[in-house]
Amino acid sequence: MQAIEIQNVDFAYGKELILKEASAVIEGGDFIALTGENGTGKSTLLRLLLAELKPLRGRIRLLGEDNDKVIRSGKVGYVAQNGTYANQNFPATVEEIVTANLYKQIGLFRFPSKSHKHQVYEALEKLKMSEYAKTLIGELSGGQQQRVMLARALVIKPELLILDEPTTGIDMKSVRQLYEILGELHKSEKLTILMVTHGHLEECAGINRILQLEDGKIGEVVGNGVKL
Ligand SMILES: Nc1ncnc2c1ncn2[C@@H]1O[C@H](COP(=O)(O)OP(=O)(O)OP(=O)(O)O)[C@@H](O)[C@H]1O
Repeated sequence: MQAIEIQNVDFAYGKELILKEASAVIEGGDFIALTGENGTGKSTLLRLLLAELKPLRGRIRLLGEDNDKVIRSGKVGYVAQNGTYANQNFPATVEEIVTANLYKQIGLFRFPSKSHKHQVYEALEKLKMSEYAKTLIGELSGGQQQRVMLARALVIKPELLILDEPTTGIDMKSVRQLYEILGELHKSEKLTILMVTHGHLEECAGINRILQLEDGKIGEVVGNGVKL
């Protein structure tokens, strides 16, 4: 099944179009890196996929359905740029942060059940972070915080995982660890992954296609060039 279909999408914040008839198809099971110069619109494209923004023209489908419907159903995991809690005295533990993403299942004013807790620890285990469950997020290193944010995205058991520059601000050892974990998840859980990233692609063995955003269009990196 096609995991992502972007069909002739135009988008502008003001007058100038950032995306111009942008199109791409990502198959289920793909592990895609999306690259492009600063300011070309990569984060904007992700916000369109996540139905936070609406295209001026064109259509976006995820997992075979209109994207806003799929987003509401919780089949898409998302790791935002710059781990939201980084460098803050955020008064929440790792366990609380991961559990918070289960709010749709738990209900806003109810307590997590045993099975919710099990889901949380399972996700933390995958990221080798369960021993830090009771630690405040602000006490962790950047790389560890990023693994917590990944566990948070995975706790809902998504079919599609979208990451916005997950390696920003973390050291090379943590970049390798993160890429290794993503490669394992892609293989063992058949997770479709779309990752916006600037560099170190050679460190990420699991990636099978590289897309590039250029002049408002999505091209494919083939060899040393980009095919639009
Ligand atoms: N909310 C907004 N309102 C107006 N313009 C915006 C808004 N968000 C982004 N832009 C502009 O849209 C363009 C694309 O921004 P976007 O953040 O999507 O690019 P990007 O490729 O993700 O950049 P980077 O690699 O630096 O993260 C930029 O010129 C940016 O200044």
